Amino acid sequence: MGVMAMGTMLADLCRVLGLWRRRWPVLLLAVGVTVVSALAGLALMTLAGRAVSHEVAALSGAAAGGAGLLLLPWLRPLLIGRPGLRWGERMATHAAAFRALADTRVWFFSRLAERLPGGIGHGRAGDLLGRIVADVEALDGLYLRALVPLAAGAAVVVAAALILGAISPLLAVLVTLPLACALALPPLLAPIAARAAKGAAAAEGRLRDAVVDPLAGLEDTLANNAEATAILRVEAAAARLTAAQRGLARRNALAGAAGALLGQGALLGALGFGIAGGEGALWGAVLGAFLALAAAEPFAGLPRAGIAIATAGASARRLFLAADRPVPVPDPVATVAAPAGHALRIEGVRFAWAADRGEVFAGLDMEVPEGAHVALLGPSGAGKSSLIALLTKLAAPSAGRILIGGVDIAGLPAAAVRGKFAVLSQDARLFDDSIAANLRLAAPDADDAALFGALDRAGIGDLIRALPEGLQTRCGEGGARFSGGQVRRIALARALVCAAPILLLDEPAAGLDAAAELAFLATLETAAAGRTVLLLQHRLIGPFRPQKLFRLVAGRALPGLG
Ligand SMILES: Nc1ncnc2c1ncn2[C@@H]1O[C@H](COP(=O)(O)OP(=O)(O)OP(=O)(O)O)[C@@H](O)[C@H]1O
Repeated sequence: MGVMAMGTMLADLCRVLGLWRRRWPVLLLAVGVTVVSALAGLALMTLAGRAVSHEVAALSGAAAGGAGLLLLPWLRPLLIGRPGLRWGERMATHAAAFRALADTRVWFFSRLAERLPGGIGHGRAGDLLGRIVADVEALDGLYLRALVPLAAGAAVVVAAALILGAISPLLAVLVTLPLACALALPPLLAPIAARAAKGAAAAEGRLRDAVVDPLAGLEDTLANNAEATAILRVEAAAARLTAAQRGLARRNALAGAAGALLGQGALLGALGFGIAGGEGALWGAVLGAFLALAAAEPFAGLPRAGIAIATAGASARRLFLAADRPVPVPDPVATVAAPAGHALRIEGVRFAWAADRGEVFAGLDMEVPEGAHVALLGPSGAGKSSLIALLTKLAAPSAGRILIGGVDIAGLPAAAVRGKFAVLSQDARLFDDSIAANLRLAAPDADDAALFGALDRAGIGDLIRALPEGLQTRCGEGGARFSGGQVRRIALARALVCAAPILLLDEPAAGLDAAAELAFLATLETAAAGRTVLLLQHRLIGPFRPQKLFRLVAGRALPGLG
């Protein structure tokens, strides 16, 4: 692993710790409990070692018999308290880690929401899901499997060095040096395992994607007899993940063996001290051996800490890559006062989705006076949805201005601008929640009467009343519980219950059959009375009669039917 990559990994891990700042007190408290638990284990073994060495010395006549038994009152509270400390250590560290992870998930979700307002674009849904679930989860390894055991291990090494150093500095070195080397294993191993960890995290993302994509479009997968192809993709992704995990497991095994070797080195150090020092060194050798055994427990998981650091580093990179995309339309630093009115004016707007793509708008001018119903007609791909993106600040024009109530929206926060619009588009989505919850997305304080009022105006109130669970009926994912026309009407009710003064309708009836389309547009004409409406369609049909009409041609709005 290059120095640059190592620097990136360290910076990412430090940033993760920074994200957990709010949880530092509980995280540190839990580390404290673990250190106390490890030291209690050490104290237990020290006392046991002392008792044994007293009795052995008594057997050889070097000390009075029964002295070891005097230590029993000290041993008892440690014997009783240790299991409690072990329990407390587990509970405290896991509870603290879960809180930190929950915060990280909320942080990541809000960063995505800010950065992907136009949808995930070329991103992959399964992979993003993997980042917010598996990658965030892998971060717990940084705390639970690396920092906590390292802190406990360091405390044990220092305490053992002090205890043994009081007997003989040589003994302290012989026993604690191998243990100190074991402490250095994780930071040494992490860079070696980093590439495999990166491969495993990426492979896991690809596997999720291979599973989620065909399942999300299962009807099309089955209708095209494409299960076999989908299964092949899943198999290939699973094989890549297995290969990457095998690479990680190999390094894990190596680290485990190195850890065991160092643990035995500490034990051998104590024995060597005893053998070389003769009878006088017995007490030190027994104590050293007991301490080496006591250290085995906190040190057992230490070799794996290197893999945990590498895995957390790889996952952190994937999270930050997604979370650090630029915000498409950052809110202005200094905002202007929100306008009282809502007349819409578009002046000389130019816009392209990317520098290397053609302009969608090449000097767009149009006006929608307050209370007017205006239609903008354009063929597929002319830029109708792009205009909605500009109006709602999901994208920004490269030149020109958009004014609401005489105020340039560039100086307003996105939330203030979006508060002026209720949008109903051809792919209006219902979420897998109750009808009431779906409507209250637009008006959180609306009571049931207001919801039924909007549903009635959208022409679907009676149908909802007739449902056994009424407003509490769940819609299913994407509104699967209802037909296309019914979904559109519930979505229209959501737009109507919203207090926003301007209705933006983007092909609101597209995809419905001819009769349903006409019926829906008739409902729309009545329901939108009294509101400012901008209707974007490829052709004008049915009863919707705008007061003003524009055609979208070559990125400009031309008045009239032409
Ligand atoms: N989020 C986006 N990112 C990149 N390009 C986009 C995005 N949305 C639209 N485009 C591109 O902008 C151009 C105009 O598309 P837009 O969807 O605005 O047209 P439309 O009139 O709404 O078409 P349709 O009626 O088929 O929905 C197209 O070339 C399209 O590929």
